[in-house]
Amino acid sequence: MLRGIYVPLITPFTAGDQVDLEAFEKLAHHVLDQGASGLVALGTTGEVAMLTAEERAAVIENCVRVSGERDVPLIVGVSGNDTRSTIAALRALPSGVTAALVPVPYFLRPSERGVIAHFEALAEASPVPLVIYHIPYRTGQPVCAATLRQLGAHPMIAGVKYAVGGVDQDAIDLLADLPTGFEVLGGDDAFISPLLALGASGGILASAHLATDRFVALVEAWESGDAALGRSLGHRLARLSAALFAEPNPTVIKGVLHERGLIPTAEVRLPLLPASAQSVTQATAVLSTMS
Ligand SMILES: O=C(O)C1=N[C@H](C(=O)O)C[C@H](O)C1
Repeated sequence: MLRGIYVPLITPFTAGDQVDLEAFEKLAHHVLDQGASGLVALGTTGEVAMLTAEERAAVIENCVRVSGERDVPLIVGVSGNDTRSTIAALRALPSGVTAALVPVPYFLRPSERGVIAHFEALAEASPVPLVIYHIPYRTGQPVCAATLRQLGAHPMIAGVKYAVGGVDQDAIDLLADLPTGFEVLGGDDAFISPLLALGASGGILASAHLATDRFVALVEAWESGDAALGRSLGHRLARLSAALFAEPNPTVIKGVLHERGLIPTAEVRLPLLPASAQSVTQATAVLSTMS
């Protein structure tokens, strides 16, 4: 299931600060037309923290419809840093959701044994398989390869979105010996190519709103063993990702999508601020070298 490029969709806003569901749906179809394997709703990139409960429900409903029409998987972000409320949120997911992307409990800094107990309890209760979101520079919680391997042996834990800000020893250890049925998806855009080279099966990448077909080609190159193509595409896409992440995600991506006429405004919600014109121009310039 977890193979290829998943796009964690941004949430477009109208000039009046409403969620623009029409633009959202068009964007979802656009990235799927370009070869994305699936969609991710309510990621960090979707500004989930700034959406109301009603807006979140509308986004999920929209994604369920599009992914159903296109017969592609839909992963929904479920955040929470305590076990009971996260179980309740998982149980409230509507049908049509393929898997839930659940961060390692953040801010609290439980022990790794606590992290294992947390995910095992979620996995026992969840109606859909889980993808662990490991992003220690946001959560503050380290998780080693042995812990991920232990969790990956659970039949309801399908994979990990691996985003440690680089390629570390744990990534190498984990990818060298993956539990059956457990996949690694890269979640740090700039490091996707080396992670694929090590055996990751794809990525959840905000950058893939742009040059989606190039990211898809990158996955296919490493999968088919075409290292020369994988390297050259990887180098160019890493430059694109660096430009798209020059300011807090998803501000530059929204600026470029707006400039290309794919969304009605580049608006973001506080505490994010719109990207500078300079960052948007720079990212657009890098993007124009990609075709
Ligand atoms: O929302 C996501 O999923 C992603 N969020 C990351 C972040 O904002 O740090 C970036 C990644 O591309 C996907």
